[in-house]
Amino acid sequence: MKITVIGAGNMGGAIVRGLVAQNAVAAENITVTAAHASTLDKLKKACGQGLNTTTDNAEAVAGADVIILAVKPWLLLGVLEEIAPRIAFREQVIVSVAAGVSLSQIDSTLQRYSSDRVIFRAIPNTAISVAASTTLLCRGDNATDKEVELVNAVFEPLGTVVELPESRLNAAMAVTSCGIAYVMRFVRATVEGAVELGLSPDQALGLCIDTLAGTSALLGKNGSHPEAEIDKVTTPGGLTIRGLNAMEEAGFSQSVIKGLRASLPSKD
Ligand SMILES: NC(=O)C1=CN([C@@H]2O[C@H](COP(=O)(O)OP(=O)(O)OC[C@H]3O[C@@H](n4cnc5c(N)ncnc54)[C@H](OP(=O)(O)O)[C@@H]3O)[C@@H](O)[C@H]2O)C=CC1
Ligand SMILES: O=C(O)[C@@H]1CCC=N1
Repeated sequence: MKITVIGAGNMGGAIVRGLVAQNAVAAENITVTAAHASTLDKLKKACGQGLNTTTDNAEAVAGADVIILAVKPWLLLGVLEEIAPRIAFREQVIVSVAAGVSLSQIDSTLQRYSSDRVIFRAIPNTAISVAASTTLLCRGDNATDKEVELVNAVFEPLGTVVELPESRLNAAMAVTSCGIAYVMRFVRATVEGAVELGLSPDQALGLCIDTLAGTSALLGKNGSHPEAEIDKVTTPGGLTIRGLNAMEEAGFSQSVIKGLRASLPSKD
C-alpha cells in the first residue's frame, strides 16, 4: 500500500511515524507534505531517509492508494482544490482527518472534478503517536467494503478503529479526541491536589497513571458499570463519598457535561 499524507503536524506526523514504527507501511511507500521543509526534515530524521517528502501537495498525490488530508480544517477545502486535478478518482481513496468538515462539504468541492469519488473521514486521537488511538471512521456513500478494508489497514496498526455514521461523529470525537485533553486535565488536577496532601509531583503522577490503568481495566475487562464500581469504593459514612460530594458541590459532573457540549463544532 502507498500512502500520501498532506500535512505533517501532530496528526499527520504521528500517523507517518506510527505506520513506520509499527512496520505497517515502509517509509519508502509514504509521501508526506507540509508547509515548511524544516517540518519534513524532522520527520525524515525520525522515519528514515527513505521517506518521500515534498512541499508540493499536487505532486505528492501521484501513485498513492490512500490520500490522507491532515491540515487544519480551515485549510482543507483549499488544499483539496489544489490536489483535485491530480487525483485518480476511484483508484485513490481520500481520507480527511479534519474536525468539523463534513463529507458533503468535501464532496461538493470535488464534484466538478469527478462523478465517482470515494471519501472517508477518520478522526484519530493523539494516542496515535503511541499506537493507542481510538480512530473514528465514517465512510462516504459510495465506498465499497474493499475500500473500507484499505482504510482500516492504515489505522488499525495504530490503535482501534470504530466505524460510525457521520451523524454521531462529533459527539464521539468530543469523547475520544477532545477527551484526551479532558482526561489529562483531570490528571493534572489530581497531581495538584495530591501535592497539597504531601506527595511529590512525580509520585502523584505515577500513582494517578496506575489508577487510570486500574479504572480502565475494571470498565474494559470486567465490563462493569461506572456507578457499580463507585458503589464498591464508597463505604457508607466513609471517605470517598465525602470526596465525591465535595467534587459534585464544585460542579464536577456538570463541568464535564458542559465541556463535552461546548466541544461540538459550530453549525455555521
Ligand atoms: N490534534 C488532534 O488531537 C486532532 C486533530 N485532528 C485534525 O487533524 C488536522 C491537523 O491537526 P494537527 O495535526 O493538530 O495540526 P498541526 O498544526 O499540528 O499540523 C498541521 C500540518 O499542516 C501543515 N500544513 C499547513 N499548511 C499546509 C499546506 N498548505 N499544505 C500542506 N501542509 C500544510 C503544517 O506544516 P508546517 O508544520 O510545516 O507548518 C503542519 O505540519 C486538523 O484538521 C484537526 O482538526 C483530528 C483529530 C484529533
Ligand atoms: O481541538 C480540535 O479542534 C481537534 C479536533 C479534536 C481534537 N483536536
